[in-house]
Amino acid sequence: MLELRDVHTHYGLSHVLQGVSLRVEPGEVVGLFGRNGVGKTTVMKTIAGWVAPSRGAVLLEGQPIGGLPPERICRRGIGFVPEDRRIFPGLTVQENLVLGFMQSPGRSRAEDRRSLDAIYSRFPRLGERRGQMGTTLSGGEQQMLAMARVLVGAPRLLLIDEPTEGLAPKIVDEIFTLMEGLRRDGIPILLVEQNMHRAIGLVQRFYVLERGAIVLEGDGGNTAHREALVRQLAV
Ligand SMILES: Nc1ncnc2c1ncn2[C@@H]1O[C@H](COP(=O)(O)OP(=O)(O)OP(=O)(O)O)[C@@H](O)[C@H]1O
Repeated sequence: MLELRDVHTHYGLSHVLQGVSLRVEPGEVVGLFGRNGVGKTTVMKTIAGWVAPSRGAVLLEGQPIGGLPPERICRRGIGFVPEDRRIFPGLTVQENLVLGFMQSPGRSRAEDRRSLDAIYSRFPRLGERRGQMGTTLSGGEQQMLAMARVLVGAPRLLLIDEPTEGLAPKIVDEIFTLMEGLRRDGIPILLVEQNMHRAIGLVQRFYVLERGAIVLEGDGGNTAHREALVRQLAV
């Protein structure tokens, strides 16, 4: 469904991604692990169009999308939940969600209504707080809002960057429960998550990134692969 082939990305002269190849198949949740600063967020931003690859191919269902602007990539069905959440100040929860619709123009009001209802049933707390300013929500609720805002656009694939960073354990549980729900619904996800021990129980496959390149690949359900992952990140 999504494939990166030998992707290189630079920030100016800094050569951050140095030949990343990975894939996400339909219905698959794939983890991207690695230490701080190895380029995980840059992988996400390169797929989402926030930065352009300097070499290599980014393919969505076989079609090249590398270097397209973010809004076109979004319209192709890739939803990006960035690490910093980007809740719009001065807008309520519902207004933040309605902005998510703008990524899929041409839908009817009835479709938008159904989509909002579906979101509020998946995220009941957002439904209760729909009239509250988005930026006044707790960190965990803001993370949920960031995820919900992308989901209203009915993405075919989700990129989720560090969704539990800085959140209390109870909220981390809730975010993982939500992601398990998304996995059950068959929404493919590429997930960057520092909480590797937790994430390994969610992902079907994983990659480890080191200094801008993939150094390990494995199955989340395979004990030997999981041990290799722990060893790799402990070095
Ligand atoms: N806009 C930018 N301009 C220049 N360098 C950048 C920029 N963004 C990131 N970098 C650098 O690129 C490298 C990879 O950063 P990136 O954020 O992709 O790593 P990461 O693995 O996601 O790290 P973290 O776990 O800390 O979020 C780092 O050395 C970082 O300092």
